[in-house]
Amino acid sequence: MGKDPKADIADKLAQLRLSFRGKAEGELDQLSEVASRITGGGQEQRLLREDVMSAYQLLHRLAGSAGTFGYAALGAEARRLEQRLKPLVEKYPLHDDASPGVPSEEIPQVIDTLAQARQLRSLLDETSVPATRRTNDPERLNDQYSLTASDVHVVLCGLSEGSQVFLEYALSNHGFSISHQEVSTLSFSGTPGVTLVVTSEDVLSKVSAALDTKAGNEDILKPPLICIGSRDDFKTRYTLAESGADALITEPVDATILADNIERLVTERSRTVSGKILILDDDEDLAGHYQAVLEGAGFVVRAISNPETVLSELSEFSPDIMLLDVRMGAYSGPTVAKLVRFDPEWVSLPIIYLSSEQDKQVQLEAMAKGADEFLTKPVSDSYLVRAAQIRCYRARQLNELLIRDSLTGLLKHSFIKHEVDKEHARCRRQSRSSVVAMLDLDHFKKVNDQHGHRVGDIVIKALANLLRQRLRSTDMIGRYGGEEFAVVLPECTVQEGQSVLAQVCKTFSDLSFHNDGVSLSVTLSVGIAALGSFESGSDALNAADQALYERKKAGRNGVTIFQQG
Ligand SMILES: Nc1nc2c(ncn2[C@@H]2O[C@H](COP(=O)(O)OP(=O)(O)OP(=O)(O)O)[C@@H](O)[C@H]2O)c(=O)[nH]1
Repeated sequence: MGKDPKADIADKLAQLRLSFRGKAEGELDQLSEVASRITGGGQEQRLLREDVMSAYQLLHRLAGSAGTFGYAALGAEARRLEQRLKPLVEKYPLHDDASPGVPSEEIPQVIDTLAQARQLRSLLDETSVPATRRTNDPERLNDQYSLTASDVHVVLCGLSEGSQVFLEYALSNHGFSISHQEVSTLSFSGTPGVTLVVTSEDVLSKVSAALDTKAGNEDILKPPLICIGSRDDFKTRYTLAESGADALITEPVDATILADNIERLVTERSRTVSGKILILDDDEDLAGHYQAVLEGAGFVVRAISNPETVLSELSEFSPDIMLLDVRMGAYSGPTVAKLVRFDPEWVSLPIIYLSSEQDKQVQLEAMAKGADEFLTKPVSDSYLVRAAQIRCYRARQLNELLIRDSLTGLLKHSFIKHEVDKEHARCRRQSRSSVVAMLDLDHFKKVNDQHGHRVGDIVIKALANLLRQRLRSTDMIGRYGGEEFAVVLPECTVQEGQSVLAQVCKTFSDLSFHNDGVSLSVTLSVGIAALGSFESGSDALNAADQALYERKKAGRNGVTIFQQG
């Protein structure tokens, strides 16, 4: 049996801390040697300049990294001493042989600073518990952030009995798992997947406060809160938003609109938490630490230490964001950011600097060269995760706008066609069986004509949500045309595909939509074909379309498999 990934991350973090400690001991030895040489006096000016510079750099590195590995006191003290040497390093161009170098009246201050630096060693033993212990724990990070959109649990809380019964029935039809809870004993930890709470406006602030307390105490994310209310105007919305609501559904509740809001909040939350991150930092331990923490939070991470490989890594890994160190030996992070932006593909790649640089002016200049944010080392694990989540979320949102249909959130026509072609190629290469399906709403023109376009849109969204709920995360779903959808089911026989989609047809026909006191239901026709049996993806799509046409002729509401004629 493979090792538990959480334990793996914990082991990795512990090893990195050990490695940091070993290196820090070596660096403190170097600092001591520098201190002895300068204190001994009589140094040639060039050597003195080099020694002051290397003491400054050693302190700078410790200041930026110690806190990350749990040595917060060491990091803070190194930062204080680094700041004492900084004016000297800046005032006299210590790299420049022509400069007069460190004047003798400054030497006592250097000696005093380095004498204090000798005390840093004791701080290596003083603390070994990371300051951000709670969120540093990969188990907790996993609990908080590794969410799957397919596992949605809805808690009904503080609703009237009638609403509860109605919502339980209607939402379970949409595939959600439901429970009832009292405001006073509200509990959501330990539930796998995503939890959402649906409550009424009367108890909203109480429920929100209870969730805040619970989330704070247990260091977990507060679940999204949906309010069922009687009015919808600016003032009502403002009050509800202020009291903690994430969405408002007005009575009488349309279960499809509620399900759509649940879907939106779940998708938002799960998108916030995932993404691909490239880390470029020449300090391999630090990069390894960031990698372990971010992986523990559900990101896919690649860490590299050589700036020269950045372009090939970018095109191979295709990250959502990049974390970039500012100083990497002979290379500067801001210049690397600039050269990355030469390539149109990476113009909008979010870049976040991770640096020990505290000077706001320097940070601003670095950002002007092409970064979006500046995190000052040491960065707490929780802050790093949050910053990465926000940036990844925005990057993904932009990407989503490009590839996804705005009404349903499904892949747009050309992107689902591309997925069909890709899966067709895989079927041919690996001789695996996969299925392509075309789905079309029945008599949809009538729905629009009799109930209006708004209701028509709700029906289209309901089908999109149902497909997301019922299909696997590896299946691909697209809006092929107005009321026509295309689906790719990888590694699936036509019989299995028929059975899954017949279930979808059945569930969809059981959904009931409400409009002005009138309820309606809509059915769905599906045609499917085995992808690998055709010369191309387009041929397979045409075959599925033909099967769909046969289904329409045979009475709609069901699935027909393509038969070679
Ligand atoms: N509300 C809404 N309607 C749409 C959208 N896109 C397409 N439609 C409507 O979908 C209807 C499709 O009608 P038809 O192609 O005649 O087919 P149908 O009425 O579903 O009949 P069958 O497919 O034969 O069962 C048209 O009235 C379109 O206006 C959309 O985004 N929203």
